[in-house]
Amino acid sequence: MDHNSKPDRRMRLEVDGVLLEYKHRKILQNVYLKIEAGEVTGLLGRNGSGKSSLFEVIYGIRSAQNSSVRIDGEFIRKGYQHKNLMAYLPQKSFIPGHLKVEEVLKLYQSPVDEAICHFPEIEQLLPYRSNQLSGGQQRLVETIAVIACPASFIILDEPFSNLMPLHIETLRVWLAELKKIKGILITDHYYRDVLAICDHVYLLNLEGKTIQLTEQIQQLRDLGYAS
Ligand SMILES: Nc1ncnc2c1ncn2[C@@H]1O[C@H](COP(=O)(O)OP(=O)(O)OP(=O)(O)O)[C@@H](O)[C@H]1O
Repeated sequence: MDHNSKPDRRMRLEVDGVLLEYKHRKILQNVYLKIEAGEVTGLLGRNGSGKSSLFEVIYGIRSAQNSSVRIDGEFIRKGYQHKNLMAYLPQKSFIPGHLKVEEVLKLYQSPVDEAICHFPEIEQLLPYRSNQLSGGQQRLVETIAVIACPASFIILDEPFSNLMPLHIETLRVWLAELKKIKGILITDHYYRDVLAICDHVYLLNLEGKTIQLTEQIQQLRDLGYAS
């Protein structure tokens, strides 16, 4: 895969009309997100504001009372069924413990040489089972599997959590390369790392509404998200 080539056209994933209630408590309403190939879009918000829920709605694994997810205008109800369109990194670890690292990468069709090129230490981990890795190594492997897979859009729920600072930097560099051919949606409470790589950032407020950030740090302070 040539990551230096530009996408032929800029695919666009749009999300709106989302209504998600848990036990009559509205979590999401008035959401709008746009993710374009060639860009990184960030979503920030306080703990419990509904970021993971929104990602699950987009990927089609959480049913909402209402939602509209479109890629180039075409409705996508079960993103997880379209492996070449969407890949998703959940917040919680998800790889079965018995799978070896090399098997995980193969399952996602993520090129091993590319993984090793960015993270050389992956090479010696290839024969290890997931349950033989440390928490940070596990997170690194699942993040690599998701971002390097052939999907046009990748949705990343807290990819930096659990990684050491050097790996976060390497991941940021790789994501900046990958965005040339993919659309990337990311949330993480390492918000300075998120802001550094994003072309657009949305804030999910406590009313379940997304607001595109213009004065990033000030708006994050106003929400009581960052000091
Ligand atoms: N299955 C569920 N049933 C009921 N309430 C839920 C369910 N899943 C999540 N919630 C609630 O919905 C709200 C949003 O949760 P969500 O995990 O989407 O937030 P988040 O923004 O990703 O939070 P964090 O930053 O802490 O990861 C929380 O108040 C949570 O308790």
